[in-house]
Amino acid sequence: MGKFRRVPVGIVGASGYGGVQLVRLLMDHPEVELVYLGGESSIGKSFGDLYPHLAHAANLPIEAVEPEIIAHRCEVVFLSLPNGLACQIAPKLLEKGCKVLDLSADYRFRNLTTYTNWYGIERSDRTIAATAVYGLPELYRDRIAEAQLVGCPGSYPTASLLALSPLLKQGLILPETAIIDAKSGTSSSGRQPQTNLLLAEADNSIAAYNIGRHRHTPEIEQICSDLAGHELMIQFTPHLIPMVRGILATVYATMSDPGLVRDDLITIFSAFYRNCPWVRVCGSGVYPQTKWASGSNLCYIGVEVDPRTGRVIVMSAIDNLIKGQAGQAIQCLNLMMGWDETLGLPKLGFYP
Ligand SMILES: NC(=O)C1=CN([C@@H]2O[C@H](COP(=O)(O)OP(=O)(O)OC[C@H]3O[C@@H](n4cnc5c(N)ncnc54)[C@H](OP(=O)(O)O)[C@@H]3O)[C@@H](O)[C@H]2O)C=CC1
Ligand SMILES: CC(=O)N[C@@H](CCC(=O)OP(=O)(O)O)C(=O)O
Repeated sequence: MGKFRRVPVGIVGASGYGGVQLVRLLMDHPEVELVYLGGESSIGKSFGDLYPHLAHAANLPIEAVEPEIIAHRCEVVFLSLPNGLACQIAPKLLEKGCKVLDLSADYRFRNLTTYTNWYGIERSDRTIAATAVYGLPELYRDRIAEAQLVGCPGSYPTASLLALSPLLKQGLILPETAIIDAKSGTSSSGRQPQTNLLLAEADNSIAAYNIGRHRHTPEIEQICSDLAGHELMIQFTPHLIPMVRGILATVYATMSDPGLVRDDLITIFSAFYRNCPWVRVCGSGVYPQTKWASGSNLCYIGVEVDPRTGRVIVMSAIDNLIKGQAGQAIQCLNLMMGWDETLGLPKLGFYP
């Protein structure tokens, strides 16, 4: 019998928040071996210099990003980079036969003109981009399993789409009435210093930002339009709140059948997600908290109906760095490799 062989995996952007989550999770994944970590300003440092608490487990050096060399060493590559870089690197990795999972927005869009309009980045990789699959396993499991290139969703879109999908797919709401009111902790902005993320600015305060112009709007609209069967515009308002991890998306919409009650909808949501190990639909009257999901790959969904207004209210709580980013990418990797969807992923949150 041949020696058991783990799949060699690399992370480009290992020094950032997405990178450190990937390292933590992949070190415990039974089927992979981390063989390459890449970055830019941290080239030459060891991972343990950057994250001393993980030095005992993962102390590879941060190396330069040279696609030829990465592809020679890795079968699978995670790209956890600022927008506009994956689209320069992924084509070279794919050409050499790697499977690529991109955590940025570069491969989330079917229409690259939409991407360019919202991100201000021109693209020359249209043929490759057309092969990318949107990495939300709860909706596109079969396509992800066949993909070489996956564009993993953003954290706000993940929370929002898991709340909205059953409603749109089953025609339970008037789609144009949907409003997403979402709150995020500061880690969703990454590890680069920013004034608005200083403790003195962000603590003890909460505010909305980028109303009507947040770059996740077209990403959410693309998938919602697919689910509704026609082009949709969605109202999306993000808020920055003084916590480190977590996103709570609260979705409001007018029901198409005002006679539906809370338990009807909970039954429908539970059936919709019955084969989804990473979605937990809460019982009657239970509203999820971000703290429940912290550290796990789970999305908790709570459903309520306001009979006075005829609206359904769905709350969706995730850890932005796990189900909203690194965990979701590993969930996609498991599907691409034909492994169990739950392999190597944390099932229980930290709490409290
Ligand atoms: N944070 C979140 O909650 C989520 C983030 N995302 C997306 O994931 C991606 C990564 O985000 P996040 O980890 O938070 O970001 P960070 O800012 O924390 O990390 C960015 C990483 O990119 C590397 N990098 C930057 N420029 C280059 C370059 N020219 N060449 C090579 N490496 C480079 C940095 O390396 P170095 O430090 O060595 O310079 C660093 O490792 C982004 O596209 C983000 O939009 C998606 C979902 C959720
Ligand atoms: C607080 C804050 O600034 N958050 C980020 C969230 C970005 C994110 O999580 O998603 P992607 O990086 O996948 O686009 C923002 O609103 O742009």
